[in-house]
Amino acid sequence: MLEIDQLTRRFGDKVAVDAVSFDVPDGQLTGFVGGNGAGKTTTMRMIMGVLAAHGGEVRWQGDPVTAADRRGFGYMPEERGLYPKQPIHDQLVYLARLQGRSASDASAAATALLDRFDLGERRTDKLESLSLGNQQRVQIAAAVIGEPDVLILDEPFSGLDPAAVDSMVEVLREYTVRGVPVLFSSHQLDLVERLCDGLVVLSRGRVVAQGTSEGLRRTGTTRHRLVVSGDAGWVRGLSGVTVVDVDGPSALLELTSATTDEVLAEALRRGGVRELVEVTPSIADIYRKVTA
Ligand SMILES: Nc1ncnc2c1ncn2[C@@H]1O[C@H](COP(=O)(O)OP(=O)(O)OP(=O)(O)O)[C@@H](O)[C@H]1O
Repeated sequence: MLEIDQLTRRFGDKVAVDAVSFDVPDGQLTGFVGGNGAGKTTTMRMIMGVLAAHGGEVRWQGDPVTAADRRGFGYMPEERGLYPKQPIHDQLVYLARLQGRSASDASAAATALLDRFDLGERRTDKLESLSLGNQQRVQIAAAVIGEPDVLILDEPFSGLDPAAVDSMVEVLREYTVRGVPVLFSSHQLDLVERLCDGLVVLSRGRVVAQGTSEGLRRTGTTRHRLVVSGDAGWVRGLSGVTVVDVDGPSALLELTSATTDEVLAEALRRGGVRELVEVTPSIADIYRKVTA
């Protein structure tokens, strides 16, 4: 398990990352979400040791992380870092050689990985000649070429279409299945909700929520959607109910003290009821609440 404990980083007077703590458990895909400037990239850079922390520590398997541990971490930096004008196979071989592999071993590993990513036929192509989706795949390949113990990926899905996201996730799942902890940042909440085993929400340099999608959703307020035959404006006069929204026949309600039976009885008294359902909050709702 990777443990982030009270990590702190300032830039001048600004505290960009403020005593941030969370775990990235083995074999889990952990999503790291937060708005622009929340501190995700700065946190990831400190995890990787490319930026010094001003406080706190990172632990790997219970001990403070060392430079040797970090050589076993696969990293996809925000600024990417591969050379646009170099053939992709050569770049992967170079990275594998940096990990201490022999030339033939490195070449075999690069070939196998490109084949796995359906890029075998493009192996001699320059990175810049590939589509954005394929470039991202090569960036992921670069992060995993060293058979990493941990994966830290900064916005790996940005700019990808849904099919490319799915194939990328399939690859990441291969690593979580082997027990590798994977941390990735994203602005795409729907994606994080769908993919992640756990998520950490950062706002202005602080962790404002963390847990499983399911657990976080349970912390939100459950609402009810009522759809009636006529206009639902009358719900504004109901006691024990907070009206979140009314749109023609449809109303979104929070039942503060009224029961669903009471709301249903009143709706039936006023005409037909088409629907009365419980609406659990989405991760986007929770996110808006905790970052407000
Ligand atoms: N090298 C730096 N010098 C000065 N300020 C910096 C530096 N790097 C980051 N910051 C500031 O630290 C804060 C956190 O930035 P960071 O890039 O970590 O956020 P982020 O969550 O990754 O944002 P985004 O989603 O936009 O990439 C921001 O206010 C940013 O301007």
